[in-house]
Amino acid sequence: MRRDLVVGNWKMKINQQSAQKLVDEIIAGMPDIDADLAVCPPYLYIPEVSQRLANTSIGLGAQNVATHLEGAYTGEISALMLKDFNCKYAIVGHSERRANYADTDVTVAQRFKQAIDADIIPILAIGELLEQREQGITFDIVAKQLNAVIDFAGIESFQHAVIAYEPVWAIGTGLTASAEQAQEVHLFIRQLLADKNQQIAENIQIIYGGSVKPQNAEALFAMPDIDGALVGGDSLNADSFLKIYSSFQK
Ligand SMILES: O=C(CO)COP(=O)(O)O
Repeated sequence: MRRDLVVGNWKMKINQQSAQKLVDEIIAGMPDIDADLAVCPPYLYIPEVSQRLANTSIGLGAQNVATHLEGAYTGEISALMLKDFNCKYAIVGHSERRANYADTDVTVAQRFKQAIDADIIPILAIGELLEQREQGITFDIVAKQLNAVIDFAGIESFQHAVIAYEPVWAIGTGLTASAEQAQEVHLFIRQLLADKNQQIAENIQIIYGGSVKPQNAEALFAMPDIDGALVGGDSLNADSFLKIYSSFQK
């Protein structure tokens, strides 16, 4: 049976002091629930958050990872560097990186593979733009983004991966996909994987992201193919974040 997972993506919305406070509040308020919890601070705060999370069950993740292992890549952070600080996860392919930093299906696949090779679980973010949903091509977009990674890294690598379905129009907008809208895409993703490997499809955690809040988490998590959430805004408040985490009913 799949474990549920809630991940906080702090984006570039925090400073050193608020990061310390937030992680301490999350640790102190963490309820005893049989599900996974993780936070993804900005790179600079990873060493400190890593120390604070030692001896807790809360996982640590990065918001991105370099396309290459080492070399002349000014400003980049490799998967092995993340491993040095006990990162369990790395988000790859977030729509903000696709839109603002020229991430493509190719570079996202490279990042995914770098994480896998370093024994870090990539959280592969995929999702359609509003106009693509309106054109009725949501499934095509999601399939294209996912297949690019499968073709590059191999279906077996998804044994140690998480997929985050994040419809771009729902990110930071207050618009959430309805639980039914999200479920429909999650099921599509699982079926696409099942066509290649049934067992991987059954075991992989597929989480939803886009304006997840304590008010909508329960309905989302009640869906059979939604295994948790990738939370932006509401992950910056320990109380809201832990309320979302406490919403698993399955
Ligand atoms: O992008 C997201 C998580 O990666 C979602 O952000 P919001 O929860 O702020 O919509």
